[in-house]
Amino acid sequence: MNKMLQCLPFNWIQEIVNIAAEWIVVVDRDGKVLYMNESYCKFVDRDPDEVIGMDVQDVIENSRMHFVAKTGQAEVAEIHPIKNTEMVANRYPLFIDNELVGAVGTVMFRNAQDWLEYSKKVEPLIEELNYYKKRFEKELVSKYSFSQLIGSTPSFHAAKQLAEKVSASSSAILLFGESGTGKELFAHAIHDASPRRLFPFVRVNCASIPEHLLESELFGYDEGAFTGAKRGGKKGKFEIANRGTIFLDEIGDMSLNMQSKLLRVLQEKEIERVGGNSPISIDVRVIAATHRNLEDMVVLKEFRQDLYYRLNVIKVDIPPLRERIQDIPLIANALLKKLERKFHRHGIQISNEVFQILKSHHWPGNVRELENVIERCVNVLTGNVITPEQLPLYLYENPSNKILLNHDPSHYIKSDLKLTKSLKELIEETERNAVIQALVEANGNKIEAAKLLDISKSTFYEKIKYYNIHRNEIDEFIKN
Ligand SMILES: Nc1ncnc2c1ncn2[C@@H]1O[C@H](COP(=O)(O)OP(=O)(O)OP(=O)(O)O)[C@@H](O)[C@H]1O
Repeated sequence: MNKMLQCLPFNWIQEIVNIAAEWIVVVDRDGKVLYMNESYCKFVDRDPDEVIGMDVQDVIENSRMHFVAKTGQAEVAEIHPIKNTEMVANRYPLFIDNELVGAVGTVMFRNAQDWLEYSKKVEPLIEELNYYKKRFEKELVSKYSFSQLIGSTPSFHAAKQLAEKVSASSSAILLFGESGTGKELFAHAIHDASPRRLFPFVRVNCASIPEHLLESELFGYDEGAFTGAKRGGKKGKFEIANRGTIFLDEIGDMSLNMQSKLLRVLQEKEIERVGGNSPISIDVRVIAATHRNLEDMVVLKEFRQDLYYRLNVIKVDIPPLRERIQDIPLIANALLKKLERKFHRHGIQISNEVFQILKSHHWPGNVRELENVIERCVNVLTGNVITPEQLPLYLYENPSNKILLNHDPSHYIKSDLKLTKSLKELIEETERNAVIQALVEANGNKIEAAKLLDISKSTFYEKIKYYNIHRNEIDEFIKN
């Protein structure tokens, strides 16, 4: 026996037991009462001396102490109906020198009132917990599944099928597509279809977080890491996403310095908080997305080749909307349904004329742009059918749309359009000319030319490569 306990007078020990467990009963292996404190005896209207040696079931109504003394299995926080009330009881097997000798029972709450008092204190904590749970569910779970990815064009269908197929694995995925093509939607759907779906989905927009904050945002920091660091430190997105998925959006905008740090994390599968000195193991699936041509960026030394290979294990190419014109009615109707719910409307239809206009636009903003157009239409619509009048002017007044609307041949003749070319060809021709003109104006200086067109250096290089524009072609123009 503990020496310290031996020093205590017996009546002290008795009182301490009474305080520690307001009501307590001890039985032997046969369920006979060995000890029951005064207050418990009082509650069951028995004399303490009288109960010793009695079967516990004869002393305490609905007792299960004799079971616990036999099975050795504890029963914790069990509701115990007694004397027209319900108390909450704990029953523990009593092992002495590894041998089951009986059981000890205590009462946590003696009646509903006790429980009520306690729950009053617990209630705000539960409420707070629910609040965080809801926030967690809202922010850290996938919001879309594959069934919400609309489109049946072969190229889109192939992208969707590939993404669905690789959902179950833990390999890195690179989503490539123009802005608004649905890269984030794909990332959500992949997480939702993966075994990680019960764990967090964490999105990080690498382009929107300032370079000096990105490291602590991704990997967290320890207390005192820098001035203004929170007490106790802060978890980074990788730690939050543990066992789940991290979606690194706009990965092409990450600085080379951060790319090295990210590569290390992907290789080592552990992170180190800023200001911390012990690595933390993490199990996170990475989905990265970009609208930029990473292969070209690698050539230009703007993106690390080793990181590119790490992220590019599975590449999913999401086609732009202009390359899947056949999907427009399907997507437009699905978006319309979504917006009807948002604006509490129903029965809205899109006229055929509008579908024609939508199909003829080149959609630089892709599905996001289409969503905005439909939302505008729903907002300004008074009846139930969307007609060209509700479309934004830039679509309505687009010369190519006017041709579709206005079948007067004189209008066609007045317009500059040559219908021998497709819309895509016309756009590309204009874009190529703009790149050449910018280069001529900037005297061949590519950085200056990119500035003139208000696009990034790497996008400008992509265009030069895409349109096969050669230095001597520009020199010719400059000379003239
Ligand atoms: N196939 C689709 N079916 C239905 N809705 C879509 C589809 N693709 C995109 N959307 C919708 O278009 C909008 C833009 O999609 P999302 O944000 O996923 O694009 P993104 O490629 O990630 O864009 P960014 O690169 O600008 O971040 C979202 O509101 C999304 O719901």
